[in-house]
Amino acid sequence: MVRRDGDHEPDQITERTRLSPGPEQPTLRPACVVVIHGEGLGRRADLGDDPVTVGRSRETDLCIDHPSVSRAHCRIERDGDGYRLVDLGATNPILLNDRPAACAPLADGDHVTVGESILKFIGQESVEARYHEEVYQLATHDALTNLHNRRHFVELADKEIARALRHGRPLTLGIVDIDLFKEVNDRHGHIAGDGVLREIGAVLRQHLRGGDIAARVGGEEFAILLPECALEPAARFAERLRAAVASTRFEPGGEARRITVSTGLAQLRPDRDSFSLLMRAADAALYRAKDGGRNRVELEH
Ligand SMILES: Nc1nc2c(ncn2[C@@H]2O[C@H](COP(=O)(O)OP(=O)(O)OP(=O)(O)O)[C@@H](O)[C@H]2O)c(=O)[nH]1
Repeated sequence: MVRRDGDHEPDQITERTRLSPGPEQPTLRPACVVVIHGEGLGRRADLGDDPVTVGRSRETDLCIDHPSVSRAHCRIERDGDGYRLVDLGATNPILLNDRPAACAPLADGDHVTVGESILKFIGQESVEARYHEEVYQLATHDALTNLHNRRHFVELADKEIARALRHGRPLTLGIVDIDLFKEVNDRHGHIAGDGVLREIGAVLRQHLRGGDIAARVGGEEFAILLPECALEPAARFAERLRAAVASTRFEPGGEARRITVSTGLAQLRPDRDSFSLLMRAADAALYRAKDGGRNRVELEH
């Protein structure tokens, strides 16, 4: 029973028994633009009162890192109750539903061509927004841990590596592998093992700072990408993570068990300037961590 001041006099209040929660209330969804073709596929920007810029520069709100897209390509801004599209002088001018449009109002379902990518404008409350959100989530995340999946991690890592090289910034990649996980599965079963994977994913997520990227890249293997982070601070981060996992109380199949992780770290450098080279170096460090007794962090040589 809920009573607000001034609602009713006490003798007028009646008790109501709620038999079911009733139909789910639709949540009001903001209008948005979603990349439905080309570079940035699935990426979305919600639209509110502030203008949203689209372009190649990472300073834009919706970044499409492709040479066909200008650094600041177009803007979507409030126009009365709706939104309008404004070309910002892009080298490849924007097209609205395949026609040039320097400045035009947007209607639900409109297609905006930005370089070689196509964006779709989805008006407020459209059920399509939720659909796109779910498809994007499914395509880019691991269902068990809700961290990024391997494919999306590689895509994000490629961009971060390019950015770090361009600006001469540090970046470190880590591979975090659960120790003796086979024993967990063999003793407690695969479903209990899945529970452990989910919990380790949660510990990882708790330790990330904004900008860090974590993924499940293999069965019992996770990867972390730490932009703006050199090897030593990355090692301190990995050590905190190691200690956090080691002190977590896991109970697969109801039986308390200590579970640990080993981590290999490698920093980006001129002779190690691609995702595969970084992974190879981090993997070699991980191998040494396993070889050295597990539950430890090792750095690349
Ligand atoms: N429950 C569960 N287990 C998985 C999943 N993917 C891989 N595994 C298991 O992870 C285990 C990995 O075992 P190994 O590669 O031998 O390594 P390990 O036992 O962790 O030993 P070290 O890595 O040497 O410390 C195997 O038993 C796989 O079946 C998964 O999605 N769920």
